Amino acid sequence: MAIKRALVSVSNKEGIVPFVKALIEQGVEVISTGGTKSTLEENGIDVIGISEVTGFPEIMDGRVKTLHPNIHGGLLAVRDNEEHMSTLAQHDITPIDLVVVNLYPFQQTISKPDVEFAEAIENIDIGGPSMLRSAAKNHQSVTVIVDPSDYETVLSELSEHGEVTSETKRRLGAKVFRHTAAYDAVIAEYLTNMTGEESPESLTVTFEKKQDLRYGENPHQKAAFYKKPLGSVFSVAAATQLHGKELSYNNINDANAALQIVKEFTEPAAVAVKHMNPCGVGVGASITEAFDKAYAADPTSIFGGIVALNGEVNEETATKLHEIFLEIVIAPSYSEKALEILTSKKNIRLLTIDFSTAAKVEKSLTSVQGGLLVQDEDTLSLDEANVSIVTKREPTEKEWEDLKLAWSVVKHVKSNAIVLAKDGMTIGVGAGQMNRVGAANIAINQAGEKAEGSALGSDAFFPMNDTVEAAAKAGVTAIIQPGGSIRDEDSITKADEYGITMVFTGVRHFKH
Ligand SMILES: NC(=O)c1ncn([C@@H]2O[C@H](COP(=O)(O)O)[C@@H](O)[C@H]2O)c1NC=O
Repeated sequence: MAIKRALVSVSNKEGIVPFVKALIEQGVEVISTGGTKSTLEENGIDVIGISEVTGFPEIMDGRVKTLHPNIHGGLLAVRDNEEHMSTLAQHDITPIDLVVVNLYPFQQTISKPDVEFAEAIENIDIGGPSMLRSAAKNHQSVTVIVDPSDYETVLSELSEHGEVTSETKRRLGAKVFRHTAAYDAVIAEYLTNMTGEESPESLTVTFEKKQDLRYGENPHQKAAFYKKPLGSVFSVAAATQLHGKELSYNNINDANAALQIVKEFTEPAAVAVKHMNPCGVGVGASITEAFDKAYAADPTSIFGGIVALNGEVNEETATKLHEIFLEIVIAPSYSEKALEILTSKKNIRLLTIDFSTAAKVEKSLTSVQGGLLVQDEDTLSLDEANVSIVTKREPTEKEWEDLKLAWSVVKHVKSNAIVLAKDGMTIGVGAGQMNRVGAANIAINQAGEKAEGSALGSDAFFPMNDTVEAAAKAGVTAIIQPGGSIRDEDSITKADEYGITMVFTGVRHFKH
């Protein structure tokens, strides 16, 4: 079916002039709304004004301009339905075969700092999505373009076949419904955030494709990376890659885990992650010292890992990072010399990230077969005023420091989780075990002799006193755990027996 009449109404005017020129050269009659018409006329293109078609002026600051039966009748009439076509004739409505519309920039508007509510509301497009949806519903007859990158395809099909193919019309129609659904999802999120409704009856989230990935968790799995349109700046999705190979699916997951851990710390900190668990965390007076500790925590596991640091990477740290094989380094910035050193390896991925928004929280979404689990992020930090020391002995100042580190890290280790910490670094991490003492044994084993005088953090309570026993035998002197087991007394007695100090936080940090 040839295109005889088109309606063009665009906010993003990129590419519209040459496109409409080409349509007119092919004999297409073009109708246009106010601003679009002015742009075209300024470029020497004569078009039919929308009011000539509707017989009505554009009113209420453009709130109503194309919402008219002369437009929607022309878009929705099924061309091989005799009744539809005679209705058009009866009301003197001309069919519209091509709709070119892109919408008021709602997302860009609300992304501006200090945007006024009234401005946001005025940027909710009503007439545009209505035309897009009418045309997309009737895509067997009508061609609909919402994305300027499709102008070229339509023009080349028109010049090649004299019409747009059915496949293209269907593809463009589907694209429109994705586009209007995403557009509405952003509006819904903006208004829902204002009303503060928790867990509404339906969740309309939308994501934009950031990149196709070479593969998923394994090479036989197809994958892509999508980002939230209004998402957090402190995220892998918003990070800038300065150097190295494209991020892989597993890289993104691991980098995300590293970021969640490093944001726990205000002092210089370095976090090494393998398979989404921290293998080494160090804090110190400088980034170099923090990294030295993160490395010393587990020099074996860091190989092929991801390192996140919360301060600028300087030459000294870069030299050390350069000596080991790492997949990714993430930091707020790199000194010039550091970049020179690190970029001498072709493949290492270097990312920068804006730490100023690290405190911003988002809901966490986890997909399960057939559904989605939504929860608040686990942002609870240790509330020192509300812990209880349940043993006879209180922690020393040094033990407190180690306990705090163990607690900050164990929260990010897959459950059941046990972390041993000493002197500003982790020395043993037991992750993802099906029983708690199993996780403790792994952490203790890894720490070896270093366990002497260390602190142990547990993400959940001790169901029995066996973890305390194992810790005591390894030389652990301080324990931090939520408490709350019916057998807490057994663990407390055991700790007292060995002169261990034990702190109950009253807070559990499972991570599955
Ligand atoms: N109100 C209407 O009937 C209406 N019809 C089209 N629009 C939008 O107006 C914009 C184009 O306006 P102009 O051509 O005046 O610059 C497009 O983004 C289009 O989606 C409308 N605006 C908002 O709803």
